Formats: sequence, C-alpha cells, structure tokens
Amino acid sequence: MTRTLAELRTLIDAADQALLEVLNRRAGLANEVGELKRKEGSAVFRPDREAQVIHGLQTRNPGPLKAQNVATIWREIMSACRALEAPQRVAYLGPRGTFSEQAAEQFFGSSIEHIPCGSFDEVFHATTAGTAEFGVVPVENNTEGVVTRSLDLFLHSPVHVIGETSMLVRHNLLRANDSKDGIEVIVGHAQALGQCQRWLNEHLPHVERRAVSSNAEGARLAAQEPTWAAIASARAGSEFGLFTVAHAIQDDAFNRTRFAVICLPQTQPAPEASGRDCTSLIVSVPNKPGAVHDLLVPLKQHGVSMSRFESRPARSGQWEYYFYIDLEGHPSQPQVKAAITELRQLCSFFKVLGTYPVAD
Ligand SMILES: O=C(O)C(=O)C[C@]1(C(=O)O)C=C[C@@H](O)C=C1
Repeated sequence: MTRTLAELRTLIDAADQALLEVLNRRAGLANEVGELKRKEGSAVFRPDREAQVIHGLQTRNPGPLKAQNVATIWREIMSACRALEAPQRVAYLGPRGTFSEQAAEQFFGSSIEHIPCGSFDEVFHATTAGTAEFGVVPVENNTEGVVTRSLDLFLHSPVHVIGETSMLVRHNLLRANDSKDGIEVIVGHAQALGQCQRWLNEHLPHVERRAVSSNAEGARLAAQEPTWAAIASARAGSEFGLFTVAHAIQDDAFNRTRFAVICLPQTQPAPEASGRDCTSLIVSVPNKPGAVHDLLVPLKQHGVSMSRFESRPARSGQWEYYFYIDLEGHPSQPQVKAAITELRQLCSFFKVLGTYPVAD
C-alpha cells in the first residue's frame, strides 16, 4: 500500500517532534557538561571527542543517510550544544563571504561568533591577543601549493594547531551586471588569481589582474565599480549582490584548500588521540651534507609515515631552510613518540606545531 503525501507528512512531523525532544535532551546534557567544565576550568571545545562522535555514528549508520550527511548534521548539532556551554569566537580572513569563513563554519559549525580580519597576520594577532579564541588560516592549495605567509607566521607565533579542515574551492567571476563585456580590472586574492590563470588567459587575456587582500574584499569592490569583476565564491556573490558571469573558473576542477585551526595552548590543550591523527612539526637541520636525509631515518626506523614535507627559506642568508613536516599519528603512540624524540636530537630548531584529528 502506498502512502499519500499527507500521510507521509504527518509521519515526518511526528519524526521531527521526536527528534526535537531528543535534541533538546542532548542540549540539556551538554549544558551539564558545560557546568562541569566551568568548575574544572577545562576546555569547552574537544575536537578529539567530536571526531570520535562523528566517526562512531558514521560506522553505525544503517542509512539511507549518507556518511557525509551524518558528519554535516552532527557537526551542526555539536556546534549548537557547544555554543550553549560557551560561545566560541573564531577569527578568519574576512570580510564575510570568504572561503576562510566557510572553512571556519565547516570546522566549528555555524554556531560561532565571527571575527573577520583584514589579513592572515591579523588572524594570528587576534588569536594571540585573545580577541578570538580560535583562528582559521589556509595553509595549502593543491594547485597553488603552500600559503607561504601562513607558514611563515607559524614559525614565531605561540599558537598551536588543534585541527584542520579541507574544502573544495570553486571560484566564480562575479560582477555588478551579468555581462563579460567591458571588464577593465579583475580583482581577487593572489592565490585565487593564480588558481584561475588558465581560464583568465583564455577568456580575458588583456584585462588587468589586481591582487587584493581577500576574494570577498574583491567582491565588495566589484559591487561598487561596474568595470571591475571579482574572482570569489558564490557565497561572496550573494553577500554583495553580484551576478555570476562565469561559474567554476578555477583551472583544476578538484581545487582544494586545506585550512589549519589555531589557538593558544592555554586556551585549548592539544587534542587527545582520536584514532586518526596528524602531528605537524617545524624543524631546521645544520647545513651539512646528508642532514636532511638523516631526518628521515627515525621515521623509517619506527614505521611512522610522513604525509607532508615543505621547505621555507630561513632568511639567514646561508641557504638554510625550515622544514614543515606532517607525521601520521599522535605522540601518545609509542612509535610516534620515539620517532619525534630521535628527530628532535638531529635538529638545530624544533617545534611541535600541533597534533590533531585528520580532516575527513
Ligand atoms: O563531550 C563534551 O566534552 C562536550 O562538551 C559535549 C560535546 C557534544 O556536543 O557532544 C560538545 C562540545 C565538545 O567539543 C565535545 C562534545
């Protein structure tokens, strides 16, 4: 027997009512957890616990909801519960509508206090000065490579990384009217201009490209200047009331950016092991033959995999470099701890940038 639309909607209403009751029961429990944490003086945000909750539910999910939907829904549920315990102030490269804002909401859920900043430097500053408890900064893009300013800022900042999130980045050409004609200037963040180079060379080869502090700032400018077009997200387009002149103009269809979530260690200690963790280090070795090779030996000996190895000039004038290394695992695992201890002895500079659950 097939059910009518009216019958199905009645059943959905009843399911929603039951859901609402369960969700409020959950929120009440989170409130109690919040009181306990206030008494203990412990951190509200526990990314390790949230990662475990989501992975557990995904493993036990009978469907038809997809695993990805389970993650999205529970991230929002936990965001709302967390906000009841205490609001989280999150700094990112603004204005409203940037990919950094999307990354912040993807990681924390939307129940956060937004602190949009004018530059990556400001995000670090807001996070260390206490204007924000957390910051979200891009660290790497699969077409443009590392975000050098973020990596350089990590070096001397007291913040550590407590999480990461990775996002598919789709760029659009946005304008105050819906025509591709008469565009004199294209504005966007330098990274975005780079990620759309091929499309721009082919479609608008003679138009000036101008780097601005963020894509959303470009969208804001394009809303005021009819001969300008901006490269930015659909979200920035709706934020500033722009037309999309061309969709998805990034050269790589799978253009992904990885963001790091930062905070002061006193705000939030390093997350405990979640089962799928990453440990990020910055190291430097004496400038002598074989030194970089030697770095890899403890990793091989203890069977620890390296998922990233980047170098940045040390600016000492001596051809010295800082290496940004991501290891798979958590220092609470004996083999990871042993590899890190041995690695530390080989380095002239050594900093654990953070240890955190791996992004999905
Ligand atoms: O388990 C906790 O410590 C909670 O505060 C509860 C909860 C949740 O909603 O499940 C909320 C915030 C934390 O980040 C982790 C989980």
